[in-house]
Amino acid sequence: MSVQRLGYMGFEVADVPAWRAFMTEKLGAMEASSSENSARFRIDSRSWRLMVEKGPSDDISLSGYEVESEDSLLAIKKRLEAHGIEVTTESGELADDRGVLGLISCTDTANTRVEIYYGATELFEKPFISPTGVSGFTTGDQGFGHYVLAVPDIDAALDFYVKGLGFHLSDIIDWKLNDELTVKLHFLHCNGRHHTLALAGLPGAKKTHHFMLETKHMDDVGLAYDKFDADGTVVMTLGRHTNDHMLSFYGATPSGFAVEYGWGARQVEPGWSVVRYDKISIWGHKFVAERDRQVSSNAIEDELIDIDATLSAPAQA
Ligand SMILES: Cc1cccc(O)c1O
Ligand SMILES: [Fe+2]
Repeated sequence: MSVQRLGYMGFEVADVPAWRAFMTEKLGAMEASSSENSARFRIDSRSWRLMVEKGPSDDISLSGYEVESEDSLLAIKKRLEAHGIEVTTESGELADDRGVLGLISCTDTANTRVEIYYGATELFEKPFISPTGVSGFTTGDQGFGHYVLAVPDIDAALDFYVKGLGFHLSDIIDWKLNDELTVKLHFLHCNGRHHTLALAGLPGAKKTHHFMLETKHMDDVGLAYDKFDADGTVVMTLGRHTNDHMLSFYGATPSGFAVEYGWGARQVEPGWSVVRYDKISIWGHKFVAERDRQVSSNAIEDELIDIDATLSAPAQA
């Protein structure tokens, strides 16, 4: 018995209003609920997929994994306990808050809360309508999307997610960040999505490197890219990944980690063999330095103003 898919994610964020604007105006998610200190968002028929709650860490607060039934929930609880992982059966009150029928929780080896549930809430009677016109997000059997975590002890983390939760290794990328630092990224799948979670053995201030949402049409990605480019918040340019072949870009979130916005990934098929790569991308995905970000959008705007001024100047007599 293993987890079937990523159902939802939670983040602790310093600026809830900034995230409300970010999720709706940049990513095209639909606000499901909000208060002064929290908000939840929809990207499909589910009642919610991403939650932000006010707090200082600006980092992941929890991941929520789905299993198909109460029997499966009991089976995975037994599997985790047999692996020496302490599991809490959560109260009906918290299950109701998450909109699920049954809920257990544990903590991974980097002290990140992991919830496992069955019986999430579907809101077919309240269709998902993107405020920015996104055609739709690829979820369903593939779950919410994916995320990448930096962990202090990669072996312990792999043991928890592979031997504990039942993930399988898709592939490894030795990502050369510079002449001194190459990070080994481990990509893990629990369904057809090439990776739901990737782990990097990299002790750092933040656990979250990025989370990813996959859209149904390529133009969704381009239209979102223009929004991030317009205010100079593109972190990595458009590109196509070597392993899942996703066409995507990375943009800054209000919490200092990135969001990857992509389309067109390939899935892992039965008989998938583990391979390794030296590059994260076939092409693109170039880091946009802070300086360039500001210069590129300001410079282009200034130039357009100049052109406009020239064109509208009265013709010389
Ligand atoms: C860094 C990186 C490499 C390959 C696929 C990804 O989704 C990713 O974020
Ligand atoms: Fe990614």
